[in-house]
Amino acid sequence: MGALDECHYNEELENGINVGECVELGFEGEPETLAIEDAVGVLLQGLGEDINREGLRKTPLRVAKALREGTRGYKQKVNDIVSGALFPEAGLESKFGHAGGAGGLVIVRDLDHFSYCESCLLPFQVKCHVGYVPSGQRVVGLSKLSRVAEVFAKRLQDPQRLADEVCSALQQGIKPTGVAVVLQCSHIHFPDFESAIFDPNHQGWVKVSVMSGSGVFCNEKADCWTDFLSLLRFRDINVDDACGRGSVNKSWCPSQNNRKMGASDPAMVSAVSSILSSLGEDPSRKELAETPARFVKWLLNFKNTNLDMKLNGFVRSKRDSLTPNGDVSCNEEHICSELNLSFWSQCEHHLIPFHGVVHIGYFSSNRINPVGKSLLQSVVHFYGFKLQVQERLTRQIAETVSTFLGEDVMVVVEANHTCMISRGIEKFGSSTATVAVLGRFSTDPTARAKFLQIIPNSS
Ligand SMILES: Nc1nc2c(ncn2[C@@H]2O[C@H](COP(=O)(O)OP(=O)(O)OP(=O)(O)O)[C@@H](O)[C@H]2O)c(=O)[nH]1
Ligand SMILES: [Zn+2]
Repeated sequence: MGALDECHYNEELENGINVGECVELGFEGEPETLAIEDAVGVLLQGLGEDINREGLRKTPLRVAKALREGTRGYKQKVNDIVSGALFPEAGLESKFGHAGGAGGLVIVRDLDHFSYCESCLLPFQVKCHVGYVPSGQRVVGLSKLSRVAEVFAKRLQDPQRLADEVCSALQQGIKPTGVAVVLQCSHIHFPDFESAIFDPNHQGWVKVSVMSGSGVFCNEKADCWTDFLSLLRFRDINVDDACGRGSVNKSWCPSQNNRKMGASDPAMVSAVSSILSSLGEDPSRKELAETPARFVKWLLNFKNTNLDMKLNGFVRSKRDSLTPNGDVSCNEEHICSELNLSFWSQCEHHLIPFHGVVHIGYFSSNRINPVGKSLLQSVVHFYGFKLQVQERLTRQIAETVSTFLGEDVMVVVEANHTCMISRGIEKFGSSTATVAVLGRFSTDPTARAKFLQIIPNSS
């Protein structure tokens, strides 16, 4: 970048910051934001964290922003979205108003949204498919179907209620012959520390499909549903197992199945209740009654214990593998690797999960992993179950495993950051990879390249 460009860039940056600050300051000064910040401070202290450390100083504000942004639907009105966006559409036969004629169907598929689970406060992913049969008077702008879904997704939700609310709102807003909504929802299923160690096959997601219909879609056996579902199948979307209106998905949220609530920290629990109030929710509403305790229980998985890692304490199974799951020759020696070790962690900036896999490479003359795979997995979990940033996690794993795998170590961490997907920039499908290299891997590009070549063949 040349000097002139740089100057221009700085100017833009300053302008950006000025504009940003104007918007931010209003938000920052609002009582709801301040109350959430205070509550997040209580949560961080309950986790044994130093709230003044660099990485956490802005966390209360970031969390307040994320939560208020993520529940902004409470303040939005469907009529404001739909009323200006209805327009007549004439068919060839009649001079006015018949968009699709009888049985005509408009459907928009694969609308990606994020919502917050009312049972545990974790974000869940929603793939939304919406359809309607125009009433013969008017059609609605396609983008509005997604905008209306967003109004209800940006609240504390349950999948079936979300589908029902989107469906009713569109029915009232557009007044068509009927509305159909199908949601495919995925909820992250975080293990706790012990389950992560002892259950290597832990399933990371709970998925459910729900549907809701109004008008001609009220009857789930109606022909228009057959048409709608066929149009979904064009895109390989199969929702034969979808639950309908009125059905209850009691087991949807993994935290509801975990009956062992255990002792919780009362100050942290009341801090979460105050967050719910600040978001405009009623913490005494029956679905939210246990939410603060569930959230705190989950958060306490990431408590800063300040204990030295007791490697002796980690169990090594008798059948533990001492054979690396990847290896490649490099100048007469072998680069061995343990690939796809799962990790679960918590973003210290937004208190939202990130998770993924870790790949560890090291040199070994006899192609043996001297400590076994499960010990490496334990190290990964030890550093995962903390408030983290991915770069630090990668480095800490590399430094620790180098004490027993030798000084030449390379670690690659591949992660999905919920904070990049569910809020802010909302980059669906994005993923992040970080690398830490020690010893020969930091000076030998061939060694790095050889290790990186093993990884894609492994999964
Ligand atoms: N380097 C790094 N950044 C992270 C990690 N997790 C989250 N972040 C980023 O931390 C940054 C915090 O930026 P801020 O501008 O203070 O907070 P923010 O307003 O919530 O940022 P946006 O995400 O851009 O909305 C964001 O860019 C996040 O994407 C991580 O593991 N490593
Ligand atoms: Zn949940």
